[in-house]
Amino acid sequence: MEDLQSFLIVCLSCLVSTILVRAILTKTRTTARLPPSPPALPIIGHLHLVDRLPHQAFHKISNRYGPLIHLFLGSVPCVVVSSPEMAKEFLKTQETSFLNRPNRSVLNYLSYPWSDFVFAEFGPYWKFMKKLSMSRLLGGQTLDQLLPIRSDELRRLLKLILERANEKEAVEVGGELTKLTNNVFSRMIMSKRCAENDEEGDEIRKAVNETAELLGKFNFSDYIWLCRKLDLQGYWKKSKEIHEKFDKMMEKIIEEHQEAITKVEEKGKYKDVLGILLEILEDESSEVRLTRENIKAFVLVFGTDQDGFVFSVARRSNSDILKMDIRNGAMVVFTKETLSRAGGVRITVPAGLGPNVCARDLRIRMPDWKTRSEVFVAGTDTSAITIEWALAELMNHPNIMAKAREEIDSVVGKTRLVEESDIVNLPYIQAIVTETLRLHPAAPLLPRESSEKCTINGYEIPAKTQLYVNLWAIGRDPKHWEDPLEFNPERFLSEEGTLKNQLDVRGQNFHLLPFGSGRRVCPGASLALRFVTTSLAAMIQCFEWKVDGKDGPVIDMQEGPGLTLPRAHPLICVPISRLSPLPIFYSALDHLT
Ligand code: HEM
Repeated sequence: MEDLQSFLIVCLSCLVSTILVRAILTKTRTTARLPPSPPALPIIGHLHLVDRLPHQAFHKISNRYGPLIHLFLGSVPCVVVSSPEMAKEFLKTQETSFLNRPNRSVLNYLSYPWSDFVFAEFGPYWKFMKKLSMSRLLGGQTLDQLLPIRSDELRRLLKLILERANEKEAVEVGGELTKLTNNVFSRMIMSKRCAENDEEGDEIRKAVNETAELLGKFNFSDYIWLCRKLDLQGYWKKSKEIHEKFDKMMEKIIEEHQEAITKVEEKGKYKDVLGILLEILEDESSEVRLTRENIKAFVLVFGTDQDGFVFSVARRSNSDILKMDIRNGAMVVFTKETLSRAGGVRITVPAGLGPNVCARDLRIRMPDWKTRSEVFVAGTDTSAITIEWALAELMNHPNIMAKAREEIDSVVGKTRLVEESDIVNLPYIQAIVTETLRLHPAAPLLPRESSEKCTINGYEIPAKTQLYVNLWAIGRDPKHWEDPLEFNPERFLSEEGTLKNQLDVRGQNFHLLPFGSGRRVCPGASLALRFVTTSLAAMIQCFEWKVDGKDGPVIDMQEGPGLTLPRAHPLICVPISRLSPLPIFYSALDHLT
């Protein structure tokens, strides 16, 4: 009997411990369950599966493992999202956990305040920059004010194309479009064309393309722990070179402005932010003494503040919070830490000063603020690439090109050039741009990083996991798009030819997210849509485009590597002037040199 009792006790203990162990294991597995993942290799993780076009490589893996996958890029954990439903979970439901961007070591060499915005940690500095860019830099009023610049630069491009057409010469479309967008943004920011001649333009275009490419490259230093201090691929060296190019450009512009300030007859020539800042630089009684480096940074960051700005810095009692007061509105509050992290600001308060110390008593040094304009990359490359893809698609689809022209001819006519204000009346052209953004999103992978641990769809996503939303794959998802690989603008139009509601591309429809979504959505979307649509419309209004004098589907549509989505092969074609004797050019272009 005793034996039986002991036997039962042992059996019961075994059962209980088995249940307990199982329960613990199941719990551990549930809480630590990562999304599906292909087998990884030691050290490199899944890097061997990610080739020079990561969005395509991720798409292939997702086709096998599902719309949410977990990968190790070297030693860095990341998740890739490839369906609209999953994108909504990450970018909307759990948005607050994914407001940061992954760090890139090349940024330490390219590192400037503006890049600190695009890649900045979500916090006061980012909020300030976002507010400033949404309200001032890229807000509707500023865009309206700066319309003449866009219009003027577009006419310059058309004039150049016309000259090539008259000579029956080919145009490298992407190159000319990058020069156009460079000049537009540069003039919007500092009243200055950045490419006065071809050589200069080519230099800048190269630097812009290289920067986008560098930011999109898989850098071993970022992903392989053992290589974190080594520049094996030479990307850091290249970043420094690019920085120097941008810096040289800024120096040249500052010198011109300074020269104008010293000449009485040129006083007031530059009524732009740079001019005002240089006046502050010279003013010894100014509240804050600026350095040349500060100025280069400020111009590129706060560029289009046409009224100029004054800022004062004050210290609040018993805290190290600083206020930055921008004229005409924004009052911004930074902590010392945020500023230090954001731009290397060093602030020292002389001993013995009271709580309401005024700015001129503070010693403010921003020695590490260097210049470079991420805006050139964020804005110019993306816009130029989109126009180039759109034109390539139209050349491959002559019927769509013909319909687009018909629309422009009937709405705008042949005696004037299409303008931004015409866009609302050109639904077919708008649909073409949207269809281009669906198939060729200029930023194919939307990069974020988790700031805290969270659970999504039953999977655990640890803190500091990189997130890539594959916008390219989402735009081609057959569950949401009929004939997803077909270029078909009609999908966005109703039977009456008006735009369908689902046309919104600014983050409300998760199956079409070319500009991202939520708080970190692209602040340049309105500018891009206005500018891309009008430029494309003008290029098809004024010219026919041929490759080697031929029509037909001859344009190769392969993609090249980069943070943005460039074409693998440049689009080189011969323009043929459509409107003879080109009244729109004679009236609108004559004054241009
Ligand atoms: C066709 C043109 C463009 C496309 C497709 C595009 C796309 C994007 C995407 C996908 C993001 C990430 C959004 C997210 O994380 O949710 C982004 C961010 C950004 N874009 Fe654009 N963009 C374009 C044009 C522009 C222009 C013209 C500018 C400025 C002049 C600009 C400035 C920025 C900035 C500053 C950010 C970072 C915002 C932040 O982190 O808060 N973009 N863009």
